[in-house]
Amino acid sequence: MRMRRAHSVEQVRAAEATLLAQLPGGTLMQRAAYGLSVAIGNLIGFVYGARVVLLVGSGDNGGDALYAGVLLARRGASVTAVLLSDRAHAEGLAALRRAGGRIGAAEDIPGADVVVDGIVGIGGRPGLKPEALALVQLAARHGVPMVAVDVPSGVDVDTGETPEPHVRADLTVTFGTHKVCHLVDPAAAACGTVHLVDIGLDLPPATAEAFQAEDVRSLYPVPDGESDKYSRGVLGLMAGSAQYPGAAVIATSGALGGPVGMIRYVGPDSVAAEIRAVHPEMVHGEGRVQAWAVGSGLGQALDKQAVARLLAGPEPVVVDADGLTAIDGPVAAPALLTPHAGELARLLDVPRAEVEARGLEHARMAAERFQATVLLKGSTTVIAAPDGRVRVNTNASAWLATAGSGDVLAGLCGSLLASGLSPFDAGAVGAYLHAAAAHLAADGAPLTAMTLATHLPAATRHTLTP
Ligand SMILES: NC(=O)C1=CN([C@@H]2O[C@H](COP(=O)(O)OP(=O)(O)OC[C@H]3O[C@@H](n4cnc5c(N)ncnc54)[C@H](OP(=O)(O)O)[C@@H]3O)[C@@H](O)[C@H]2O)[C@@H](O)CC1
Ligand SMILES: Nc1ncnc2c1ncn2[C@@H]1O[C@H](COP(=O)(O)OP(=O)(O)O)[C@@H](O)[C@H]1O
Ligand SMILES: [K+]
Repeated sequence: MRMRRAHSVEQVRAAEATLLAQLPGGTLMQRAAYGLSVAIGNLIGFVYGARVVLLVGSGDNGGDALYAGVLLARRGASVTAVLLSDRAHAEGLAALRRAGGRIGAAEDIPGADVVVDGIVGIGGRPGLKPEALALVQLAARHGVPMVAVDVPSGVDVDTGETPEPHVRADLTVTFGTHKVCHLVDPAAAACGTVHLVDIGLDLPPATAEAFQAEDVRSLYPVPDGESDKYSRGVLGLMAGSAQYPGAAVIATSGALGGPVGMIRYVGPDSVAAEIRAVHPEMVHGEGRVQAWAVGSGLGQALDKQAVARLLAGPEPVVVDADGLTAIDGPVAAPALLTPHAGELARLLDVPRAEVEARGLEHARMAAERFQATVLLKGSTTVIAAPDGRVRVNTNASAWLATAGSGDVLAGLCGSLLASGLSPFDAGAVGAYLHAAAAHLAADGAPLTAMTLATHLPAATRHTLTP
């Protein structure tokens, strides 16, 4: 599968307008409704005799729900529409009545096999009105599966933010392209499985992209017959301290699980000894490198001037953890900054809760301010380039939330940078493989940072083998 691309509401509206001008009226909605009805049938596993409740708002999102209801009613489902507005899609409503559907109310929800959220789509503002919220909560209380039409109503479609109450879906069926809310948390977590129905939109370059295995395959630096350890890339690592020696060991493991040919560690003898005990192939001391990874576990040993020298270039650099505190303006070196929400909050001098609620916005802001690619870690990882491009990684495992897993990522991204990828590509490939390794390592149970790192080669093998 290739890159998942998300477009803004404005881009979708423009593409829709072009197509609407060329097609007979109602064609797009019929395409959407057909895909929606098939996906609903697949989710619940049967259609004949199924009890389907449609929550119908005032716009075309409700229209999609009504026409999907028509198709399901024709296949023998018992379809009930709960109208949340007196302006529900008139033709859709008439068609549902002709197909044998009826107007219902809240009482229909507890016994339903599925509830379809056609409250609002891309025309919606964040939040749900009290009446809609009550119906959505009723369905959740009774464990009725919820299918969102286009987007879970109430989320912020273009940012993935959820400042107000919203629908939590088991399945979201979207049309033409993904929207940002399908890829970026917290909204992405409210989508459940996302199913894309092609309706023939001709779209411009995406607002945000999510890598799939094929994208990683096309970028990963696989050595060839001419390669040697230097041409594969040498990574300089400035990490760990007497306080946190483990961070240097773990970052080295992450780097060696990537494509780099050699690691040079720059730091105290005591830490070097700890790394060597696990990775005897590590070389201790300065020398030529193709990229740097700096910051993980430096703690109080942080030498801001040494970090500042690396930030001045010319080698590309991954800046993690304590290393981030040395940044106070645009970074001259090609750089990949890897903060979590707390670290990004400190960098931007805003409360952490704001970064958590509006991750995409803050990652973009920092990328522009520091002229560096910013990889914001979290349940969704957002990677923002200074030129405005955005990628997100959505395939992570919550088992990754364990001490040291960020050090693995910093080492891996450094390794990718040293082997020639740009900071933006290194961030996207690194986040993807880090998450893939987590799935292999965890396999439904806890993992440690070291087991995560040791699963990087297997994750890479799975990803690179079509
Ligand atoms: N684009 C495409 O290519 C295709 C689009 N298609 C479909 O059309 C959908 C977009 O339809 P749309 O433009 O009619 O808007 P929609 O989301 O139904 O909202 C309508 C109205 O709801 C209201 N409202 C707003 N916020 C609210 C809230 N929180 N709570 C309650 N009400 C709220 C507000 O009205 P107001 O309250 O301002 O009067 C607003 O005008 C799209 O998501 C997809 O499903 C497909 O058919 C095929 C191709
Ligand atoms: N709930 C979660 N779901 C998926 N991934 C997560 C979750 N929480 C954290 N992660 C990932 O785990 C890693 C944690 O990194 P970090 O916060 O730097 O931890 P540490 O400093 O202990 O190494 C990041 O890659 C982050 O994206
Ligand atoms: K919806």
